[in-house]
Amino acid sequence: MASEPVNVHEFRELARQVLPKMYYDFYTGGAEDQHTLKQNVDAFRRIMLRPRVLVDVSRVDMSTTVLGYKISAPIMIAPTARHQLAHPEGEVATARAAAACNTIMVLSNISTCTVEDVASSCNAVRFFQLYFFQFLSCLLGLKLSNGTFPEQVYKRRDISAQIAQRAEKSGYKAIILTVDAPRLGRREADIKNRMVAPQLKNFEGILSTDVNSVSVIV
Ligand SMILES: Cc1cc2nc3c(=O)[nH]c(=O)nc-3n(C[C@H](O)[C@H](O)[C@H](O)COP(=O)(O)O)c2cc1C
Repeated sequence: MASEPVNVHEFRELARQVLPKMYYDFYTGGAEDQHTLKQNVDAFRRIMLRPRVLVDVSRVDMSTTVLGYKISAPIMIAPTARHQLAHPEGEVATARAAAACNTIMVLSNISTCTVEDVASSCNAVRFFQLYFFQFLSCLLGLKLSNGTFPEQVYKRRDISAQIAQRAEKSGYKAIILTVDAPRLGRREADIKNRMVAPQLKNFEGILSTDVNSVSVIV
């Protein structure tokens, strides 16, 4: 791309040009026939902003509060996994960007930087995301096509508790609970690409993983 990207579509195109296909597909793809993904995009298109006219715009203030924390505009960073697939600095860089914009980043449970590294990267309000059901077996770099779902990981809520406690100790202000993902969607591009992702840092020392199995070592 000749010039700096100016909107999200141009960032997407830039990503397509520079990322390995497997990772680009991971970020951009949805599950099955991607109906939900398309509907989400359409839903955003249907939102209209109604401008108010003949009002004083010399000082525009879009700030608001979330759980009592002030942010510069009603825009936050949703939890998204594995930022290091896009850049070696991963979630640490995203956290700095959130801090610079004076907004809140929600760090994904399955981040590629640790909760502690992200917390110490800059001073900002941060939330931490947890899954209600642990389906880690699908997320820890397994071949997504095998569909295995080892019980011992699914049932180990103490693993979630450990990580939540680390987040609390590192100053995260809230736990965001994801309840709509009891297991991973059937992401066809990831299956075709035989998606393999790096070790998830928050689980180092807790879970050991390889391509075909997950074992709990605590
Ligand atoms: C690449 C990618 C990774 C994601 N990872 C997570 C995650 O780790 N945890 C989570 O709760 N949601 C995750 N999500 C879901 C997002 O937080 C968000 O709910 C979803 O993108 C819909 O929001 P949108 O309509 O603003 O895109 C992920 C979404 C994408 C696109």
